[in-house]
Amino acid sequence: MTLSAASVAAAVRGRLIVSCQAPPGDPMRGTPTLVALARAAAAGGAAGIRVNEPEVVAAVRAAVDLPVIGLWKDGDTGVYITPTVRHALAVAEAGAHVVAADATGRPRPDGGSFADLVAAVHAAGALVMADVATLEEGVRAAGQGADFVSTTLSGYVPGSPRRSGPDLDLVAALAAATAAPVVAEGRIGTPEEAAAALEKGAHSVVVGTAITAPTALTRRFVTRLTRP
Ligand SMILES: CC(=O)N[C@H](C=O)[C@@H](O)[C@H](O)[C@H](O)COP(=O)(O)O
Repeated sequence: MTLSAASVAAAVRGRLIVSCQAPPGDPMRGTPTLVALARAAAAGGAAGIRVNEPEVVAAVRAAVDLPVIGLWKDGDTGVYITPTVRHALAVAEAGAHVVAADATGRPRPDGGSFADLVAAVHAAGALVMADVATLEEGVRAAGQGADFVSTTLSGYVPGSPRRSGPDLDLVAALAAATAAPVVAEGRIGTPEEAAAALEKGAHSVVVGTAITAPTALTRRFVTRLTRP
């Protein structure tokens, strides 16, 4: 079912979206496991779910009655979050209400533009979340028709320093500069940081690792306990 930008925005306003993903090789990577994580997030009160790959998008759509933000990661360097129109349409066809895609302005592997991707996804009846690293990228993406702008890529592209916590300065700057709903995403580790993001002007907050990544969370404890 297609949802309007206004209805998705209303559903997630001031609320939590849980990213249920696992990196290649991780024991949590597998559709049934990721669906279970999404169901747990829904049971805990999440307002939306963010998931990777068309197969997982379709399975989560069938299992959870919440807006689904889908993406398709291809590789882990350059433009890898839903890099081409082909990836974006596969995610939309799998049932994502919103397709998240890199909007950093770097060259895309199909030579297309973010604006092309937005047009194709809208024609397919889905919405677009622009994953950006900077204020300029977010403003441009909103001007190109993105329905949501997310700080996903702050700290993950060349020239964008990675903070230990979320980039709340970018959240605030985007919220002041664009009419598109701004999503705070990336390294939000505590409920307090999630609340702070809303106070800075975020429309909604995405949390992944701190909720759905036991391998990474275990490693944090193990690293701290390792004697020098
Ligand atoms: C940079 C990148 O590829 N981010 C990805 C985007 O979908 C995911 O790997 C993150 O887990 C997600 O953004 C949520 O962030 P965090 O796990 O820090 O709460």
